[in-house]
Amino acid sequence: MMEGRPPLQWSPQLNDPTGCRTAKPRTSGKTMVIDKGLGLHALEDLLETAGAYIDMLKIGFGTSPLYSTSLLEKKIELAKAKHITVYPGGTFLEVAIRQGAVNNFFDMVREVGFNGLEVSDGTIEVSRKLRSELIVRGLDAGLTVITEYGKKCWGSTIELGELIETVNVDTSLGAELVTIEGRESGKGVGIFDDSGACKDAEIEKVLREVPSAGVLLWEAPHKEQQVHLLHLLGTDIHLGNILPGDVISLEALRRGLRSDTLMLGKERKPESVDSLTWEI
Ligand SMILES: C=C(OP(=O)(O)O)C(=O)O
Ligand SMILES: O=S([O-])[O-]
Repeated sequence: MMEGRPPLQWSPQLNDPTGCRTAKPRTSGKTMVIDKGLGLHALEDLLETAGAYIDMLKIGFGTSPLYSTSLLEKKIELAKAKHITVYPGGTFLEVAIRQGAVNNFFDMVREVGFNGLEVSDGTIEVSRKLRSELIVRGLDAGLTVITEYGKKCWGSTIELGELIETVNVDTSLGAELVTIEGRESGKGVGIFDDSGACKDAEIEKVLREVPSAGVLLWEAPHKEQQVHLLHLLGTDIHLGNILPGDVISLEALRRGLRSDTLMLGKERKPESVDSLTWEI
């Protein structure tokens, strides 16, 4: 949108037929973007274009130390200026745990200015005690803490009892959201089968049994998965591992501005279409 010009005049009902989209800070319908190596200009461009629709930015896995420190700091600053929670991938913390460098990790998080933290055990085993300590340490450092449930190995499944316990304990400690592992591949883990199709029975089990399913952040990198989850769970679910180039099209899906979701939500009343004024 050009600076200083009003937004397109258009029926809000058409822009948001479900009436669920709110401005930031949102409590529902958050979008988490996975950044696998955006340059500064690419990120600037993304934030200018789609920043209003991005709630969290994950600097994926252990990519943070591969940037020059000043460039990483600038990326984080840009995201924070758009009121985005920006955090290093949980795998990076897992690397630090494995290397006995958790203190160094937290120093780095503070020095470069991250305002969020992901605590996961996707690759290594992390005891409940250590997981809890990491969550509390993150909160004490003033960070928004997001945890993750699920293993990254091919064929990993969701153990309901374990998930419920994880959600209960993590959130009672103060974690804001619990991510459901989907990797950036979206295949062969958790709720996705080997071809990336959603395992509905698993998802429905989670919804039935997890008392506070609103805290779940579903990693769903592919459009078909996003559409499927929006249909199944509603357009205001939290979605993660969205690719930078897909943010606007996901927002269009959430708002029913795309064929796949146009019929979702309130029945379209013919009058609302009749009431449009076409300037010719
Ligand atoms: C990017 C990461 O994870 P995921 O595979 O869950 O996206 C990560 O753990 O750093
Ligand atoms: O950490 S990962 O997803 O390679």
